[in-house]
Amino acid sequence: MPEALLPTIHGPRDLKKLAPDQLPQLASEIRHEICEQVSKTGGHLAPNLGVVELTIALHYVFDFGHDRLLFDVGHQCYPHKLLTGRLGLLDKLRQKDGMSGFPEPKESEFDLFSVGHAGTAISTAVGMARGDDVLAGGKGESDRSVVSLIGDASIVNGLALEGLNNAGTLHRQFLTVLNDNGMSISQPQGAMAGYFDRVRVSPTYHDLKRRGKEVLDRIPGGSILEEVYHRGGEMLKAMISDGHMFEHFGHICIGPVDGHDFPTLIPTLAEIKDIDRPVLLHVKTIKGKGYEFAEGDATKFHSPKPFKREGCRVEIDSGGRSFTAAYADAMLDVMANDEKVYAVTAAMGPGTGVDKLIEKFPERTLDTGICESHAMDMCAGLAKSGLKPFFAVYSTFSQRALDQVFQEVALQGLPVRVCMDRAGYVGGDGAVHHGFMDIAMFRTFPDVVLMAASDEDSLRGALAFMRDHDAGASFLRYPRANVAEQPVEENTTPFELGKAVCIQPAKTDKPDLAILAYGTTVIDARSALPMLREHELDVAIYDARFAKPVDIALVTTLLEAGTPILTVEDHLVDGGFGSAVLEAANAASLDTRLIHRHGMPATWVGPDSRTNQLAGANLDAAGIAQRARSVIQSAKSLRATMPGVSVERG
Ligand SMILES: Cc1ncc(C[n+]2csc(CCOP(=O)(O)OP(=O)(O)O)c2C)c(N)n1
Ligand SMILES: CC(=O)[C@@H](O)[C@H](O)COP(=O)(O)O
Ligand SMILES: [Mg+2]
Repeated sequence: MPEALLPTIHGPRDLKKLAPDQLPQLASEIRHEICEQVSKTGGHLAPNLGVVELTIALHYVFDFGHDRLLFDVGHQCYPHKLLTGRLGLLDKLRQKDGMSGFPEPKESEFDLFSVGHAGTAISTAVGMARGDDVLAGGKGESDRSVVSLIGDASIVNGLALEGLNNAGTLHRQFLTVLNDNGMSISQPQGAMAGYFDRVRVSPTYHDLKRRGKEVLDRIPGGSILEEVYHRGGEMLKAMISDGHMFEHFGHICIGPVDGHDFPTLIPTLAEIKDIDRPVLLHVKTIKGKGYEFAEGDATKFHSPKPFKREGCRVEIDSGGRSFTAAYADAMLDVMANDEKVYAVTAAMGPGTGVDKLIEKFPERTLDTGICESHAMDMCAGLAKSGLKPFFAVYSTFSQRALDQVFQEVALQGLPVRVCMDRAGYVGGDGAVHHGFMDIAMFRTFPDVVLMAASDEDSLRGALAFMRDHDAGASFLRYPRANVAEQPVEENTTPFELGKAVCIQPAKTDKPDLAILAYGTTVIDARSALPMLREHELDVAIYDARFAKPVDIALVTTLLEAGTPILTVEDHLVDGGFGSAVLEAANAASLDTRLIHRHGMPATWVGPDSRTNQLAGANLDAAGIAQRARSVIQSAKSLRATMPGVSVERG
């Protein structure tokens, strides 16, 4: 057994001390560590297994202590982290104070941006390249190389293409590495996926050499391409691509090359490292490389929960019934009952449950690929044509379509239905993925309706309401969580525009508090009740159902009776449901001093379990009970001063 190499790598300097023939051993150790860890904690397995050699080669050739390395999405950063001194953090992957699953500047100076959304790397890289050049004192190009790593499904995102378009005007070194594994989370979508499929990697060095000669015949004399060709060594000559589509973005295109082959990767990167023009290196890799189960089902192992391996059998922990599964089943019924319903996802078929709908209703379901802005506008078009589009999107990614909701949806009064999964804290993905601002964003628009589901029945009720709501856009949020095992009985009552339901009436006609909970905090508020009753407090609980319009009749009744209100939500306090209640009460000239808001604090919350994140924000049952008690306490003295309000119970 050769001695393990990975523990000796405390940074890229140690990596550079290795001989090229030691790199395959290092790659296999990195794969092993990642697979072992992800099997315990969950995480992005297949994307990381696919870029092990590529990442080693990049660090072997460049010096990212000085040069710039930008990851797109960032879900493929684990090998990079292990090569930059973070092996010790791996055993707490995606946990508090452990290794974040995404690049994280707080963790290491080798990580430049906290990223998690697709399409950003090239644009930020262009900014850094321009910034470094300016700071080099106007003497032209800085000596810092800039490299971005982006996947085949992300490079067609509008933002990435905007970045490439700008990058193509640079007159300096600028390398974009296209990691083409022929996969998004599931199958990549759109016309470009077919193009990448057709661009094949040349299998042998001989082939490459022949191709190099052919290319030279076609290169226009005096062009930068010709210059690069003549400056380059044999390897580069063979790999310059002529006719690659990204040439039209002003890039010299190299490849495709085999992204698992060190003898190809290292000399190629070494040759293109100093080309003082934008270069796109097209690399073909296998998502899940090294483990048959992950290569065989890269979708299932894109970001699995913890799993067990016994021989060839791999079993992913099953985790109960998720809101996603409930959404898929409810939508199957909605689609079966209404032929106008059309389901859309932007590359999140498995994560949103829309993959189930594609199977059953392929003619009325579409995956647009990673392009939320386009998907939203496509939904506007579908609605305009008379269909009922339901766009299932993670709350965090809906942010990409804010302007489309404004211009093409809300302003037009179009009934696009937006179903936001992963609303609230999302757990291990951390700050880049929490759905903390959807209420604040979308309630700004006139005439739209905002709802939240608290359990499976309310999810179904909301979807039924949305199906029939043609008066404008509607938004529904639900979390990355399981539906309550013990449903709320009252949630079988149909949704009525702007009407809350009482799920726990007060015991007396002078309750100490009314909790207006939004979404699954209803369930936590219900669990808080025994803790309040222990203190002989009389608390009513309402499932608010709507953040827009607010149930102002209920709020009026409560405030006029002097009942303090505590709003609770799994969303930022600023601009959220509670703020909507406060504003509505103020607009109705009600005394708002008895309204208190409870929700996510305005801080960036890192990776942890969702349960811990909720507890940390006092949004679990104990936290809600504690806040309720303190609100009751402070309201008592205020109520004593209010005319016509008695604090004594009758
Ligand atoms: C704006 C945005 N939409 C959706 C996602 C969810 N997402 C994360 S990775 C991924 C697939 C990316 O595919 P690709 O870039 O080819 O990388 P691969 O996973 O194949 O390595 C998707 C859709 C995201 N991170 N950002
Ligand atoms: C990187 C990315 O955006 C997705 O892979 C996301 O992390 C998946 O999240 P879920 O595990 O909640 O589906
Ligand atoms: Mg891919």
